[in-house]
Amino acid sequence: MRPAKDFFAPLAVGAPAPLRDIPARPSRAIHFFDPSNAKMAAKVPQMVGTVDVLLGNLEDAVKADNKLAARQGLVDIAKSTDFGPTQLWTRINALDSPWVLDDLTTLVTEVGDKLDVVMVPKVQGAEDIHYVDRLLAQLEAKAGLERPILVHAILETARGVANIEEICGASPRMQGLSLGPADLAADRRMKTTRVGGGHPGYLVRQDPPRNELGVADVEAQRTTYQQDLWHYTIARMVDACAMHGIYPYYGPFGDIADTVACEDQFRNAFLLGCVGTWSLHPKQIAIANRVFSPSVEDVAHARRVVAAMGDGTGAVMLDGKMEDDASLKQCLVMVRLAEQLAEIDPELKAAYDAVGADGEVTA
Ligand SMILES: CC(C)(COP(=O)(O)OP(=O)(O)OC[C@H]1O[C@@H](n2cnc3c(N)ncnc32)[C@H](O)[C@@H]1OP(=O)(O)O)[C@@H](O)C(=O)NCCC(=O)NCCSC(=O)C[C@H](O)C(=O)O
Ligand SMILES: [Mg+2]
Repeated sequence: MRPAKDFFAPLAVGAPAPLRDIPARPSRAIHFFDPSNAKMAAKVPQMVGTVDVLLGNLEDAVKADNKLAARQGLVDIAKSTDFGPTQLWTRINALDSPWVLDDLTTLVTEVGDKLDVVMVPKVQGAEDIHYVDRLLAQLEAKAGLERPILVHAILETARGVANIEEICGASPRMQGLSLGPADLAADRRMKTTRVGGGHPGYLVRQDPPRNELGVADVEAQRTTYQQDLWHYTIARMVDACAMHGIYPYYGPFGDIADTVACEDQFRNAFLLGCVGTWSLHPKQIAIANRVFSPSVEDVAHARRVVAAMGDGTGAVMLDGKMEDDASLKQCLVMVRLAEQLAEIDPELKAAYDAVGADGEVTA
């Protein structure tokens, strides 16, 4: 166990000091691209500024024969692209794969100054984060980097979910968690074949009608309600991340054509506390940006509550509803997120600016 006094000490001589707080940088969409795919790679420069995070994926969905080309492709893209406000992340290969050591060694020494976050797949426990943590520190020192690269873990094994709190607290580099629903479903032996999203078989059914003797007619037509397969895991992620001051994300939604269900799944995650999601196809970026930005109506209401609550204590009535210290805190979450997003998104800034500090829409 690392004692508290050593938690923020660099893990290699010459490595940058770990951050005390993980910055809340907007990351509504983490857009995946395969750097070995020439068509996708060519689109990266024009996507800068349209998406919060561009992620060069080296793991699953990159063919085994293309692993080296993907790694080199990401180095080339990182060197030749000015990312401006857009963050550059990578997803490295799994820690038990033959590629991961060279992924980290090459990327950190060649383009470590451009990399914000390393996403680690199939994290099982704190030991996986400790391994990456030390290696990153050694490589950062070797490369002379001045700021630490952060680490993001994908939850995609039952063991990872069981160890969720220790994973979040394993290193000051921990930036956040994503759900990996496809690998997680397989590891749990869930009987689904989809990449994220719901399933029509996972439902609850309305109670049966009863006759005057109280006998239930179970054959009667009844409404069913589809449930969310991922609610439990996302809720655990949100709590573990909030406790450790890091950020939870939904993961992939594989039915690219079903933009409506994709938006629903993203919105559930947003409402529950996630700050962003993955985008697998360019058309999912707009969905994520829309869903993970508070609506103008919500920002207007939140600002009205802040204005009405004065010094922040006591209770007031607004539109027939009670507001108090606790609802004020909820509203401040909304207002602060709107402020952060307005800094990087001119369209949102204009929309939010039309709402005055008192919550009244002025334009
Ligand atoms: C899903 C795709 C295979 C679809 O690709 P494609 O059939 O080529 O789609 P389109 O014809 O509609 O594409 C139109 C043009 O857009 C380009 N394109 C497509 N996707 C991207 C992208 N992600 N980034 C940039 N550009 C993209 C196409 O090249 C077309 O270009 P052009 O012909 O010039 O007009 C494909 O989208 C894809 O491979 N997406 C990424 C998949 C991925 O990263 N998967 C891994 C993450 S999910 C996962 O790992 C599971 C998780 O770990 C878990 O366990 O749950
Ligand atoms: Mg996976």
